[in-house]
Amino acid sequence: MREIKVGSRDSELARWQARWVIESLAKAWPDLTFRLITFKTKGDKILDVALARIGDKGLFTKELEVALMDGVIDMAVHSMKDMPTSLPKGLKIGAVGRREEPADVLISPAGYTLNTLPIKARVGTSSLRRKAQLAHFRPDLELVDIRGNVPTRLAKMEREGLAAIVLAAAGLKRLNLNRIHGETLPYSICLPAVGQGAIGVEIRADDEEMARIVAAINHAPTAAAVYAERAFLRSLEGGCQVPIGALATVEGEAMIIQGMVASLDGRRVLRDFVSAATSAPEAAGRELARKLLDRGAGTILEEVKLKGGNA
Ligand SMILES: NCc1[nH]cc(CCC(=O)O)c1CC(=O)O
Repeated sequence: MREIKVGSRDSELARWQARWVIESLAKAWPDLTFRLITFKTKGDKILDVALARIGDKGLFTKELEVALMDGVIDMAVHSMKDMPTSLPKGLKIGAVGRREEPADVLISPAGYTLNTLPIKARVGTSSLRRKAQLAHFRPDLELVDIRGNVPTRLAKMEREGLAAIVLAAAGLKRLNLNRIHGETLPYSICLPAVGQGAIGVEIRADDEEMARIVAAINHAPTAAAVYAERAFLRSLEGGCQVPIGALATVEGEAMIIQGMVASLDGRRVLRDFVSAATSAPEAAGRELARKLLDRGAGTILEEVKLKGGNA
């Protein structure tokens, strides 16, 4: 029997996500067999440099995409938030799984919340989006870079005596770490990254068989939300390392997308929203980008580019 090869990064979280895809597909297609193949991506190898400084598109996806194009694997499982907004020619997103909670969580060993963190407390995050939104709310905080996968960051927090770090709720839940005390940051303070909490399956654009197979795990409302968010980010074109956040929520035919563009220091935070039909997600994302650009988002993003996004 033919074996379908599923590619994934080899972090614990990535493997969990790939296993979830494989188990879900195996349930839907009991006659098929799947094999997991893991890859180390550039983003996994360069661990001592802040992501914003590497500034490379597809840092966590490229090796998988090459394997997909070469036929070494038949599908690649990604965190949608790590996927560049434009895919290489010949590849496409075949399915987006049901979204896990998209929020960010402030983890603090001493049980602090964003409100109760001591003045000038050191908080770890390498994400420009998280830094800007935290600094907007708490300009006194000392925001320090922290890289590595989720368990590594938790260990670094303890070792380096950080008062807190910020992580995606989805990652903690999937790694079964949600017993760790944390404060879910409200969307009014911290909008998540585009695609956060959603798992995507990338396939070859001409592979109709895989398209049919992976369709079994596609969650249409999540896919619409993620497509809207990605269109928003694509229109603003920053790539993944810019202080941009977005969250679309879908209820039947109705969609709301909120978006945010911030300066690196968090002094300026522009937010807006668009309500639209679920059937036209990309138009909604583009319209939201247009609204923010009309209010000066372009100037903010130009500044981010000039500063090399290394704050
Ligand atoms: N940047 C790494 C990354 N990519 C996806 C997740 C979490 C899972 C998800 O958003 O689907 C994480 C960890 C984090 O940001 O805390």
